[in-house]
Amino acid sequence: MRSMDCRRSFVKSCRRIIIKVGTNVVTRAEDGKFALGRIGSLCEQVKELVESGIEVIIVTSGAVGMGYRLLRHHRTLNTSFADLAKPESQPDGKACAAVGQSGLITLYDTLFSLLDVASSQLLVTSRDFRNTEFRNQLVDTVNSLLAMQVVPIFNENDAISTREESYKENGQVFWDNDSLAALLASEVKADLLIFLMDVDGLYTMPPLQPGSKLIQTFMKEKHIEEVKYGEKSRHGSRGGMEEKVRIAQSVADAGVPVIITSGFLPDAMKKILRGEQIGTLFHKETSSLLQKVPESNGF
Ligand SMILES: Nc1ncnc2c1ncn2[C@@H]1O[C@H](COP(=O)(O)OP(=O)(O)O)[C@@H](O)[C@H]1O
Ligand SMILES: N[C@@H](CCC(=O)OP(=O)(O)O)C(=O)O
Repeated sequence: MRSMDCRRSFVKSCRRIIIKVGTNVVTRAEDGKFALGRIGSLCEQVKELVESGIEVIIVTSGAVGMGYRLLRHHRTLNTSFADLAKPESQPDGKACAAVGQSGLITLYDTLFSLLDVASSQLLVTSRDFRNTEFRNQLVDTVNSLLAMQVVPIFNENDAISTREESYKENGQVFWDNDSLAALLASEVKADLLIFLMDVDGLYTMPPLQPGSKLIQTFMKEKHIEEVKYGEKSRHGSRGGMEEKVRIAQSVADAGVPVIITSGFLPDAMKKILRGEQIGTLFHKETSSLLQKVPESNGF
């Protein structure tokens, strides 16, 4: 087993974490079907975390992908999967999300039930966050669920959300699941936000370019200028990697550390919470990380 990296030792004091799972993690690249092994492994890890006393919130994508497959099965959709995220394809994308969300949550619910873990579904739109009462209610509900060791599973309620209604506060905009996860991190006062995607973390250049190197700890001053971004992933979020980095840095600046890593890596969450140096860490005070003496979360 790899030893703990001292810059990651703060994870030992993390009690409440948010895990954001991208479409590329929950679906298979070859045919867009659910990646049962990966989702199963995620659920198994979450079970272990919950049993060790860590509160886990999941933000999962995948409804559009699931709905697309189901609708293709029943009738021919003219839109290609890659085009569903484009504005002109929105009606199809939204219809797909409405069809796919029940299958997505059923899958999580079934897997968690088999593991004796209780889970719950929360669908939100950016409009909901504009209302203080709603936000307070949401936080209360999440706190109640977590107190009962229930895993809240969030997704954007794509069927009825519109981009024009994006919620903005403190520079945060909610318009996809990356930004929803970021918003939740501050609303529910998470100790750590983990983004699971299809690459190991942030690289100095697009990962497949020769000479590209994984950045273990993002240093704003150094890396903001240095990093080069490439194409978005297969059916990745609206913003792509550059936007993910901007979101991660703003969440970290607000005091919640962020780790972006691969959802394909076995035991990624367990490794992160053991302090292993996987993925890319965004932290407000990168220089002070070496001196921190953590209390253990017992994991
Ligand atoms: N500098 C970079 N470092 C890492 N990944 C990058 C970089 N530039 C572009 N990418 C691409 O960003 C993709 C992940 O971002 P994104 O599409 O937003 O993920 P998600 O699946 O979470 O929506 C990866 O598939 C990767 O190929
Ligand atoms: N809400 C959509 C996913 C939107 C989104 O942010 O996708 P992704 O970039 O794959 O995390 C769905 O469930 O398919």
